[in-house]
Amino acid sequence: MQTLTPHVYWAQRHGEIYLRVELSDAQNLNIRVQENTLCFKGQGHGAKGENEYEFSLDFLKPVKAEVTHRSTQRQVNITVKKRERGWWDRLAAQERKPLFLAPDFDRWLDESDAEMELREKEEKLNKILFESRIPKDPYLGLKKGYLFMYNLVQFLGFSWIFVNMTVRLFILGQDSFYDTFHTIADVMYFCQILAVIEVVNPALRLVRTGVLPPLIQVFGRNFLLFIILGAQEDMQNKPVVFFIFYLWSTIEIFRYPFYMLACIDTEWKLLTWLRYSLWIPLYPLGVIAEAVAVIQSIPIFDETKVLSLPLPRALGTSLSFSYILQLYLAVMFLGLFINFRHLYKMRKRRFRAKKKKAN
Ligand SMILES: CCCCCCCCCCCCC/C=C/C(=O)SCCNC(=O)CCNC(=O)[C@H](O)C(C)(C)COP(=O)(O)OP(=O)(O)OC[C@H]1O[C@@H](n2cnc3c(N)ncnc32)[C@H](O)[C@@H]1OP(=O)(O)O
Repeated sequence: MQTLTPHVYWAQRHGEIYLRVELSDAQNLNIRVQENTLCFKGQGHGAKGENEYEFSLDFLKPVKAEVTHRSTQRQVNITVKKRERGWWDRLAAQERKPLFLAPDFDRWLDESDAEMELREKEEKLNKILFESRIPKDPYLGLKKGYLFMYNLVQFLGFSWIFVNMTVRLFILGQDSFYDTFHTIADVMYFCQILAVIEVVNPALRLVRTGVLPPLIQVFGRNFLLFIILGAQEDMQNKPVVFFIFYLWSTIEIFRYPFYMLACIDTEWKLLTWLRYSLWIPLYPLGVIAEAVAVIQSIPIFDETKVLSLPLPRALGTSLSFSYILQLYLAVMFLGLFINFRHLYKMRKRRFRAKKKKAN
């Protein structure tokens, strides 16, 4: 057997040198670093067939004495640690590159790419360390199960409302506007009473959002549903009820399934987009429809004196509830502004996070 030199490919990182020796089925390997020189000896199948192959390599800068190597069926991979971290201009001490040596383009990185790789590795490590320090919530499964069920019930309720109203609209046309309340109110009452949970959830830190936006939303809807429509029969057959219920249910048939998927750590892009975009036209339309209902109810409350506050005789007989409604009209638009700004922020946060992930 004659002794030959194998083909050797190299690449570097800030802390290591990688060598790939083209020798298949290598045996009797003897690889060591002595006085900053790597000495390789081994038998195997190389460029010149089955033979004994060897080479030695003087490194440009000091390396550590320990060498790790792993031989596969096709090659021998060697890793040598640099004594000091840094980027080398070349591998060998001699200026002329040894003939058997070439860059390993499969692992090759230039200095800035290697820095980036290093930074990514550090970030990953920091993330793992950070996450391992946060104590795992033992009730996470229970919380997610409860939220999933809540969202499922709301989704079913609002889907029933939406489908029922759509079918009636197709069959009865405009006539369906006048008895929306009588056909839908019971399910809407159920869903909206249940929706109080949405104020409780952030207060108990079961979901990552503030208490004020859901409070405005639940209070605003329930005030309209239970007081303006519920307490005044004359309001119940007005066409505006159709538009209010239809707008509410349109947003909810996308919002609740979005939350359901979030509970099982799943995301559908289209659904996310709909959840964070549909409110842009629907929220102002909903508040306008609600404002119309409030304005229509003012003369009715004046006339029927329902919910009017009795006053001491010196101040008059009673204070009509319509004054509260006029005040409420102004508060409504403040509520719209707060929630619109909140939803805009949530939308920006969501889509910014997605863009970051995509990069
Ligand atoms: C003090 C009282 C003052 C009263 C004043 C009254 C004035 C009233 C005026 C306003 C009247 C409004 C009446 C309503 C009209 C209409 O609805 S019109 C129809 C159109 N409507 C809409 O588009 C609004 C729909 N509603 C919402 O979007 C919400 O209810 C919201 C409260 C406005 C905002 O939701 P929020 O939860 O804060 O944001 P999200 O981004 O959706 O969620 C944040 C994170 O929390 C998680 N999460 C939230 N809820 C759940 C849940 N049920 N289940 C599981 N997870 C949930 C969500 O996944 C997010 O988590 P991350 O993804 O990890 O961020």
